[in-house]
Amino acid sequence: MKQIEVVAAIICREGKYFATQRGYGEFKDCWEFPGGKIEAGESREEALKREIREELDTEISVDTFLTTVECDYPAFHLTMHCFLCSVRSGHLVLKEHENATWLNREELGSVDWLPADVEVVKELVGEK
Ligand SMILES: Nc1nc2c([nH]c(=O)n2[C@@H]2O[C@H](COP(=O)(O)OP(=O)(O)OP(=O)(O)O)[C@@H](O)[C@H]2O)c(=O)[nH]1
Repeated sequence: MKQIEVVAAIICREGKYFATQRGYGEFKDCWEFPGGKIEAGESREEALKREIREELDTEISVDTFLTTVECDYPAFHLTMHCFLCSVRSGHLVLKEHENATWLNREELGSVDWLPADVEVVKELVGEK
C-alpha cells in the first residue's frame, strides 16, 4: 500500500488549539491540524515550518513532540508526526483552507476531524 509521511502542527495559544478545515479533495470540510508531506532531505521540523509558511503565511516555533499516529486509509497508510507549536510571527492567513478556529480542550470534540486526527485529539484531551 502507498505510504504517506506527514507532519502536523498543533498550534497553541492561551489554552486553545488551532484547527483548520480542508477546502478540497476527498476529505473536503473535515478538520485537521495544518501541515503536510515531508520532502526529500528535510527534517520534520523544517517540513513543518515550511508547510505553515506556505499554508498560513506564519512563522512558528516547533516546541514539543506530541505523538506519531499511524492510520490506514482506503488508499494509503498515513504516518503523522504531531508537534505542539506556537506562533512566532504572522497572522495565520488562510491561503489553502476554507475555515479555521481556536478550540479549547472541551471544544476539541465538537468538529468533524479527519480519521487520523481523532487519535491526536484523544491525546490532547488526556484520554490516552
Ligand atoms: N496536513 C494534515 N494532513 C492530514 C491530517 N490528517 C490526515 O489524515 N492527513 C492526511 O495526510 C495527507 C497529507 O496531506 P497534505 O495534502 O496536507 O500534504 P501536502 O500539502 O504536502 O500535499 P498535497 O500536495 O498533496 O496537498 C492527506 O492525505 C491528508 O488527508 C492532518 O491533521 N494534517
